[in-house]
Amino acid sequence: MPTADELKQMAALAALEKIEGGMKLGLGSGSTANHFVKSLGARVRDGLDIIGVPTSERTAQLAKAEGIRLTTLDEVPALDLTVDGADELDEKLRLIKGGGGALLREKIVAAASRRMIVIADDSKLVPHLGAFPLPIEVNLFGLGATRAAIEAAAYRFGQPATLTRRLAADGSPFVTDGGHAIIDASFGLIRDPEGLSLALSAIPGVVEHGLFIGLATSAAIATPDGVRWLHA
Ligand SMILES: O=C[C@H](O)[C@H](O)[C@H](O)COP(=O)(O)O
Repeated sequence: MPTADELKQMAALAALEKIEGGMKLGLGSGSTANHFVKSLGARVRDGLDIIGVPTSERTAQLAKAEGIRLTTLDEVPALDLTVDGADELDEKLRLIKGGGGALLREKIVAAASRRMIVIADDSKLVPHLGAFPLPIEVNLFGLGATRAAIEAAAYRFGQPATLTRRLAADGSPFVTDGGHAIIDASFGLIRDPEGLSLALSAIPGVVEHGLFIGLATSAAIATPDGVRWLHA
């Protein structure tokens, strides 16, 4: 029986097969995306010519160490493909992301990409999103008011939520690469991800949230029996 980490590696290798020379790639964040970046680095050292835009400072560091040429969306505003992990996904390729706090850059990079492949072990594929608390990136200015507005919006939406400000491993408040806070919102199973996405995006102070809808074009889901592909 493969371990969860071996499954992540399998998904990463399946996505790697889709990479062609000359591609402009979005490089995701998290443990599954790290497998992809490391395997991509090995291909680059063998001569594959690609360029990448990292979705976090940690991925930038890893990609540099792997010898992957990096650029920015200012220099290259349109990408061919982003490969990234997810905290949850459903069969319609709606995602929850941001468990590692990288959701803002991940969403900007995915939106700038023609295609997005999600790589995940099969524990991430769920019938309904929401068992994983939804990360919401919030500006530090007015944090208390924004938090209250999220609570009120969730209540109006018919999905009251328990909100928790994310802490770093040392117990201090977690701060994203963009200098913002993360509020993790437990809604229970999310009945209408599209509606909730719009309601959260309308709140001043919410910088971005972890519902990724209409962005993923396919997913490589690693199971003990092999990789299963889903397509939008
Ligand atoms: O902010 C983090 C990202 O959205 C990750 O892609 C997501 O949390 C999945 O991470 P992992 O592959 O480590 O489960």
